[in-house]
Formats: sequence, C-alpha cells, structure tokens
Amino acid sequence: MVTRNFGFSLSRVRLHASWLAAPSASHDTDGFGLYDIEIVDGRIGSIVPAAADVRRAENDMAGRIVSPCFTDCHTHLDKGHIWPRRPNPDGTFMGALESVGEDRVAHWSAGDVEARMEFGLRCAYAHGTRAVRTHLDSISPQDAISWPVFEAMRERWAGRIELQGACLLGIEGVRDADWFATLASRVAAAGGMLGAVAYMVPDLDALLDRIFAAAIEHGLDLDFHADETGDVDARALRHIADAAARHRFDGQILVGHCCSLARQPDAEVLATLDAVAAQNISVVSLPMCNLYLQDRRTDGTTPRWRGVTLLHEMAARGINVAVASDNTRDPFYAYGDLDMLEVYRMATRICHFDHPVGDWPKTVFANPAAAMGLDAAHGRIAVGEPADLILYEGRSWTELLSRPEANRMVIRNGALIDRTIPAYDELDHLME
Ligand SMILES: O=c1cc[nH]c(=O)[nH]1
Repeated sequence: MVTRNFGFSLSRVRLHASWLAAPSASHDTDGFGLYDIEIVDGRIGSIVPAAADVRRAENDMAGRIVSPCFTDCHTHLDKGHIWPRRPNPDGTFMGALESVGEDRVAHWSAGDVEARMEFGLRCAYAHGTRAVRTHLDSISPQDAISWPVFEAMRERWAGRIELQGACLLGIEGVRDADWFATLASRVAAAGGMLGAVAYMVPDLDALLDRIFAAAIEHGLDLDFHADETGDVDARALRHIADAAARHRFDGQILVGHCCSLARQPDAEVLATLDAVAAQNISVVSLPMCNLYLQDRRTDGTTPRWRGVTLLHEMAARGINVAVASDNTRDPFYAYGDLDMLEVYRMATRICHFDHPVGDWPKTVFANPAAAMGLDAAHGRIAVGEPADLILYEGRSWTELLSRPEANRMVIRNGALIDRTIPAYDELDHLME
C-alpha cells in the first residue's frame, strides 16, 4: 500500500452500512457498499462512493473490507494465560472457579498480573482492538495488588488501547459492608466501574441495593456478571433491572452472560427483557466462553444447548447488545487470544448473526463502545475522526469469516502498526 506523510487514499474498499453515520453509496443485501476513503494527517478526510473509473484509483483495494477498530467490553486480563500452570480439571464452571481461586492465592503478585495483562493487551492491539474493559478479581487482598497494576497499565497503553476496569467479586462478598465500602472507594479513586457476580442468594435484593447505593454515592457505572448457569431458576438479571428502577439509576449498566434466560419460559423471559429495556441496560454475551462452560457434562454425554443468551429477542426490544472475548487461556476458557474477529466469527455461527446480517456487526464495534460510555468515534468510520481502521483480505462476509485473516492490516491514526503477537514462551517463566 502506498502511504505518504500528509495523506493517502484507500480506493474501492467495502464498508458495512452499520459502520457509517450516513451511508452514501448503494449497499448490497449483505450491507456492503464500495467507497473511496481519504486519510489526511491521521484522520479520515473523506468517505465517498467509489469512483466508477477504476483506472484512476490509487491504492485500489479491489473491494477488500475495511472496518473500524474493535471494542472488547468484557475481558479478564488478570486471569489471562494461566492455563499451563492451572488448567480446568473438568471444564466445568465450578472447576474454573476453584482453579482460579487457588492460582490467585498462590501466584498473583503484581509482577505476575502485570506480565499477563501486558501480554493480553499486546494481543488485543495486534488484532485491531482499540478499547478494552477488564474485570479485576477484587476479593481481599487481591484488590490492593491488581488495581494499582491496572492503573499503571491504563497509563502505559493510553493512546493505543483505552482501558477500563471493573471490580469482580461474588455478590455475597458485599455482605461485609465496611470492606465493600473500602472497595467502592478504591474503584472510584481508580476511575473504575463497580461490579459483582450476581446469583440467586436470599438477600440478593439487599446486596444489589448496597451496590447501587455505592455506585450513586461515587458516581460509578455498573458492570455485572449475571446468571452464568443453565439453572432455570436463576433470575438475577430481572433483580438487577428492578434494582435499577428502585434506585432511578441513571449511570451505565452492562450485564454479562445471562445464560439461564435461554432456558426459561417465553412469557417470563419477555417480561424480564421489557424490564431490562426500560432501564437502558446493555447486555454482553460471551459466546466462546459460555459454549465451553455451559452444559458441560462429566458423564460422557453431549451438551444440548449453546450457553448463550437471547440476543435476537433483546435486539428486537432495542436493548444494546454486544459480544466480547471474556476469558483467554485460563480455567474459564482454555482458548482465545483477544481477537475480536474470532469472537465475531464464532458469534455468527453460535448465535446466527446472519440471514440477515443486518446490524449484528455493531456487536463488536459501536454497541460495546456505547456500553462502555465511549465517544461516538469508537466503532464507527466517520470524517474527521482518527483513521483507526482494519483492512482485511476478505471482500464479503463468507470470505471474511471463513479464514483467521492473519494478514489483516491495522491502521492507527493513519499509520500501519506492527502486528506481531507475543510468543507464548514469553510467559514460560511464570508457569513453572
Ligand atoms: O472470570 C470469570 C468469572 C466469572 N465468569 C466468567 O466467565 N469468567
């Protein structure tokens, strides 16, 4: 590709309608239109329908797809890549919880957490991600170790990846009111989000009230894990929506997983979704991790459901929905590399993000950016905004989603980045 200091063009690229504020070319039934993009001083200078005269086109991309950079709104960078020293013994959720707990106590010094977080961020950046939210295991004493590391990493990565952090603890940890108040202050001081894993305990509403009250006191957004189970009686999402209404909460709320919803009777599900929509709650599904963990059987039988939540029904109600990476190479998910193209490829297959494709591509671009409260430049291609783009080999959804696109090019502020991903052996010294 020819680039010049002051500017260059990308001619005849395919842009999806869902990435543009005002599509001006004609778009095909898959949502793609052919455009010429000009990049000037690191920003998008113009986006116009592709010129009819191909011979005049400089940097002819011959219809290759260009997307914005990705936003990954639900990750666990602090757990990443511990698999070699702490695999999940049986692939179950309980196996994951116990293994991570043991590993945390044994190994999660500041240096250990920092090295693995850095590794994960390098992967995400190389794959084309521009913003990441990570959960941080925050039960004492890990809160005092991981939050300062997170703050240092956020500063180190500023300008490359916008990093957000949310505290993570089982909701029963909130019963210790004094300790939880200290944690909320720590999260507020670090500019993080308040979060917890919500599940069905008898005092769920009282504990949610404490979390909402702390969020209001400190002006914090909320980020929950909820109902990550196939148990039909798991209804924490509904309780979160009701708590938001009780507190007239006007910050952002993002809820992850919500797997049990897919197992409940239709009438009940739709009432829950109406309550979620009424409170402007965003939902993120973690298709790869939940395919791995949910309906995991230890009796040699085959899983019978996909583990994901009801994204189609949610989107139909106007709920802001996203998909994200979740865990990477830790006991909650044995695989993954923080590659949002892989997440979208898998989500397309698992959640049927096709026939029609419609607005589903927004689930890894504008929708997670909105859930994270990021400005409108994230997840969109717009004149005047930074030229943060990914140029693929694929020219259609079937080409884009059939191969790993290992040769994609990532452009940040108008310049190609070095896409080298870190080698696994860089972490070997931590795995002994
Ligand atoms: O790390 C975690 C914690 C809870 N649930 C997950 O899927 N991952």
